[in-house]
Amino acid sequence: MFSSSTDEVGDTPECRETWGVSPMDRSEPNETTSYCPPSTSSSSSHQSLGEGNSSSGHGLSLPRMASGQLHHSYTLNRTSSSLLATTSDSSSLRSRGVTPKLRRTPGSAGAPGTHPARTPLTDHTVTSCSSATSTCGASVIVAVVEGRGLARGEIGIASLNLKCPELILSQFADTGAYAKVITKMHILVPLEILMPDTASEKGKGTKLFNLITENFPGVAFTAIQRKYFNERKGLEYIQQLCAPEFGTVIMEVQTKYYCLAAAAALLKYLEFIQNSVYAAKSLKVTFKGSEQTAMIDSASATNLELVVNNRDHRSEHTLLGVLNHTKTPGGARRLRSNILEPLVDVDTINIRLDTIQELLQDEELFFGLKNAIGHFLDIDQLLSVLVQIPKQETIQVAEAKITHVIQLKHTLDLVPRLRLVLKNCKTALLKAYSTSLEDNRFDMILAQIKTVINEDTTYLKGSLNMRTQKCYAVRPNINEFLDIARRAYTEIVDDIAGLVNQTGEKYGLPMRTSFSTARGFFIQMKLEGVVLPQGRLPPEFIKVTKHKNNYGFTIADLMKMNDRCDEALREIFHMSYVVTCQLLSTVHEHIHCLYKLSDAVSMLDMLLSLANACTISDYVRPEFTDTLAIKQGRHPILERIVGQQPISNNSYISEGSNFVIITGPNMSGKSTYLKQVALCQIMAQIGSFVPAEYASFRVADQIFTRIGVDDDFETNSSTFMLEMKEIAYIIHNVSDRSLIIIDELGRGTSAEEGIGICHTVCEFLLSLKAFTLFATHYLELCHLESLYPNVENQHMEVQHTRSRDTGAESVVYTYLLNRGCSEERHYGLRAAEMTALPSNIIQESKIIASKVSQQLLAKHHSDPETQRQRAVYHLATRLMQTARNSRLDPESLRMYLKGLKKQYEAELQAAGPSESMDTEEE
Ligand SMILES: Nc1ncnc2c1ncn2[C@@H]1O[C@H](COP(=O)(O)OP(=O)(O)OP(=O)(O)O)[C@@H](O)[C@H]1O
Repeated sequence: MFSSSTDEVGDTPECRETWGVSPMDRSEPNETTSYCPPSTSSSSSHQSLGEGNSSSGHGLSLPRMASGQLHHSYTLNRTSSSLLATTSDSSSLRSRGVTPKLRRTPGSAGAPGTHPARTPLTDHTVTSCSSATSTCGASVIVAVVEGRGLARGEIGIASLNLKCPELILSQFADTGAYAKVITKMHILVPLEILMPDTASEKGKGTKLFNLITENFPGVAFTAIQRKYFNERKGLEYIQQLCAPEFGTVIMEVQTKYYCLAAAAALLKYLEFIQNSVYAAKSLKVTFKGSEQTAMIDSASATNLELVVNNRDHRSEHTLLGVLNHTKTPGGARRLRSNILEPLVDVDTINIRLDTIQELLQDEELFFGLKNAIGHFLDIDQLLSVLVQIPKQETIQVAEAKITHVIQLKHTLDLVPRLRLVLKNCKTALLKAYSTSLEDNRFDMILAQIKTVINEDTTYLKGSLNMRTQKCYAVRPNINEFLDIARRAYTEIVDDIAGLVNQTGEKYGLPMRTSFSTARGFFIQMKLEGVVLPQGRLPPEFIKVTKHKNNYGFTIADLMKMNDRCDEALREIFHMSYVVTCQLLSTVHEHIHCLYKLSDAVSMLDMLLSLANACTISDYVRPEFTDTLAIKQGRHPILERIVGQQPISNNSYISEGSNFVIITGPNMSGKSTYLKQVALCQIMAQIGSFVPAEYASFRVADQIFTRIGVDDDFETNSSTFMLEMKEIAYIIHNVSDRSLIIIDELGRGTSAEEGIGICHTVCEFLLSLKAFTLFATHYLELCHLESLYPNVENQHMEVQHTRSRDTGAESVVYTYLLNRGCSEERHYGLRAAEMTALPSNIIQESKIIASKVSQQLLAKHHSDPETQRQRAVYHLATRLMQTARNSRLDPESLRMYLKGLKKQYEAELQAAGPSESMDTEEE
C-alpha cells in the first residue's frame, strides 16, 4: 500500500491480467474499471493535494507514497452503478416489504463526485446491539451466495466489518446449512446484505433469499449481478489482499467456491461504496466454519438475553452486561462474539480459565494489565483506515491521515508498558501474548515514526487538543514551509487571544476564548455578576448563543481571524500529510504486527473483564467432564438485577439421566432455572468462571432453547405456529452433544393436543444423548419417568400458608428444585379463585379435575419389572461414569461404590422382592 516497491503486486502484464482487467471487468463497457499503474494514474480521481490546492503557493507535488498506493490499486472510476442489479430487482425487494432507510455507510469516504455510498440504517441494526451498540455498532457488510442446481444448499458467506479489516469467510453444506447461515448472519448484525440478483429473479425468491428477507426485515438488500460472485476472482482477491501472517487461509478456502464467490462480490462492492481500495497484503482473512464454535440460534440468543435485554434494549441486564467490564471496543466486541459463539475445544477453554485464575491470584498483574489495556484505542478501526487507500485526496483525508499517525504512535507507545506487565506471567496464554509482543516490528515502526513525529505528540481527547497535536505533530526542520505555516498559525492564535482580551477590556466584561469544532474560536462569558452596558449585549456581538448561565458569541474580526486560522491549518495539514505519507510508506510493510497487538489487547481485555466479574460475585472455575453437575448454581443476570444472591439450585444431567422434566406452578421459578443452566453452560464455554459452588459441564456443540413468549401481542394460532417452527428447528438440527432447554411447549393449542405433542417430542429427544431440560405444566408427562430410565422428574417446591384471621391460603415460592413430580394440583383453578368466577363453578371444576388426575396418577406407577430394570440401568450408567471420570482415592471410591450399592438395593426393594447383590459387589 504505502510502498513504492513493485515486486509485491507488480505492474507486469500478467499482473494486469489477473488483478486489473479481468474478464469480469472487460465485459462491462459502461464501467471504467481499470488498472492504473503509477505512470498512467488518472489525474481526475487521484489529484494530488499539491495540484489541487495551487492556492497554497508551495506547488508541492503528490507524495511518492500516493503514487505507490496506485501501484497496488484496483481503481474504479465509476460513473454508473452497473455493479448493482437493475431497478427491477430492487423494486422486487421493496415489494417484499423491505423499506430501506438510507444512511451513509460508515467509513465510506463519500467524496464529492463519487457514487453516494448509502446503506440502510434499520431498526434491527440499531436495536439489536443495545448494550453492545457502542461497541459492536452495525457496520458489517455481508455477501451471501448459494450454489445452483445440484449444489443448491451449499452456501458461502463473506463479511467485512467496515471498522475492522478482517474478511471472514464461511461455507455451509450440510443439512442445517440454512439455519446456520441465518444464525451466523444474526451474529454478524449486518448493516447491508448482498445477494446475487438471480436469488430474487422475477419477484420469486429462492428459499435462502426468502429466509433472509424474513429474518432481516429491516436490513437493506442489495442485488448484485451474479457474474460478480466469481470464485476465481475471489481467490485472486484473497491472494492479493491477505496479509502474509494469515496466508494459510488460502489453503483452507481455495476449494470453497461459494465463500470465494461471495468474497469477490463483497470486495468489489466495498471498493465501490467506500471509494477506496484495500492495500495489497493488508487484510486479515479468516475462515470460520461451524465446527470450532458452539451454535446458538438467534431465537435462543434472544430467549436467553445473551446480548440484548428483551424488555428494554438499552438495559444491561443481559449476559453481556453482566460480564462486560472491558476497557476497549475490541475487547467488548470479542466478548460479545464469544458469548454468541462459545468455544467447543476444552483445551482452549482451559487455557483461558488458567489465565483468569492467574489474574485472580496475582493482584499486581490484574491491576497492572487493567491500567495498561485501558489506554488503548480501537486498534481494529485504526488498522482498518491504515490499510485502505483513499481514491481521492482531500483536506479531510489529509487531516485524517495525520490523526491516524498520531493514533498509531499512541498505540505503539503503549506496547512496552504492556510487555512489562506481562513479563513475569506464568500461564500459557499470557506467556504467548508476552512473546508475541516481543516482535521487534513494534519498536521499529515507533522508531521510524519518531524520526518525523514529535516525541511528545500523543492522542488526546477534545477537539482543540487534538487540533493542536495534529498541527505540531511533525518535527520542526523537516519541512521549512511547514515551520513557517505553523509560526503563522501560532501568531493568529495569539492574536485571537489578544483580540478577546481587548474586547473584554473595551466593554469591561469577563470574556474568555473558547473553541469548538463547529464554530472554531469564539468568545464565552459567564452572566453571573455581570452588568451589561445598557442592559444588553453590544450589537458588535454576533451569533449569540445562550446555554445555562453562559453566553457564547463572536465578533466580525474574530471570524476573519478564524478564517485565517483555517487557511493556515489547511496548509499545515497538507504539508504534514506529505510527510506522514512518506513515513507510512516506510513503515507500511511492518504494520501488520498491529493485528497481533489487536488480538492480544482484545483477548486480554476480555479475560480481564471475565476476571473482574468474579470479583463482583462469587464465581467458581468450571470443569469439563461428560456430566453437567452444578452445585448451588445461580442465575447470573437475576443476581445482577436483584443485587443479592438469588436462591441457588443443584443440577445434574448425565448420559444415564439426560432428560429432566421440571414441573411446578406458575411463578415458581422454572424458566429462571432453565435459563440459569444454559447461561452457566455458555459462560463456562467462553472460558468464564460461573456463579456456583462447583460446576462441571459437558461441552455442548449446540444450545437450543424453546421458551414461551408472552402472548400479549400474539394470537394463539401464531404462538402455536411459532412453537412448532422452533421445535421443528430443534428436531432437525439436534445432535447427541446438544443442550436443549424447552419451556412450556404446546401452550398454543388444546390440552390434549398439547400433551400429545409434548409426549412425542419428549420421546424423540430422550432417545438421543443430548441433555434436555423440559419444563411443563402438563403433569401427565411425569409418567415418562416410569417408562424411560433416563428420564428424571424434578419440581419447583412451593409452600402453602393459611392466614389465621381470614383462613385464606397463600403460596410461598421457595424456588427450590426437588426430585419428583410437582404435588401442586389445580394451580390454575387457584388462580381462577382470585377472579370473579362464581364459587360453584370453581367447586365443580375442582371435583372434575381431581377425578381426572386420580385416573392419570394411577397409570403413573410402573410395574415391578420396569422398576427393577430401571434400578439396573441407573447402577450401570453410574458405574460407567465413575470408571470414566472418578478421581477418588481407593478408600473414597470404595465408600462411593458402597453408597451406589445401597441406592440400588433401595430401588430394588421398592420394586418388589430383593435380588442378590453378589455379582455387582464383585
Ligand atoms: N432462584 C430464584 N431466586 C429468586 N427469585 C427467583 C428465582 N427463580 C425465580 N425467581 C423469581 O420468580 C419470578 C418467576 O419466575 P419464573 O418466570 O422462572 O417462573 P415460572 O415457573 O417459569 O413461571 P411460569 O410457569 O408462569 O412461566 C422471576 O421473575 C424471579 O423474580
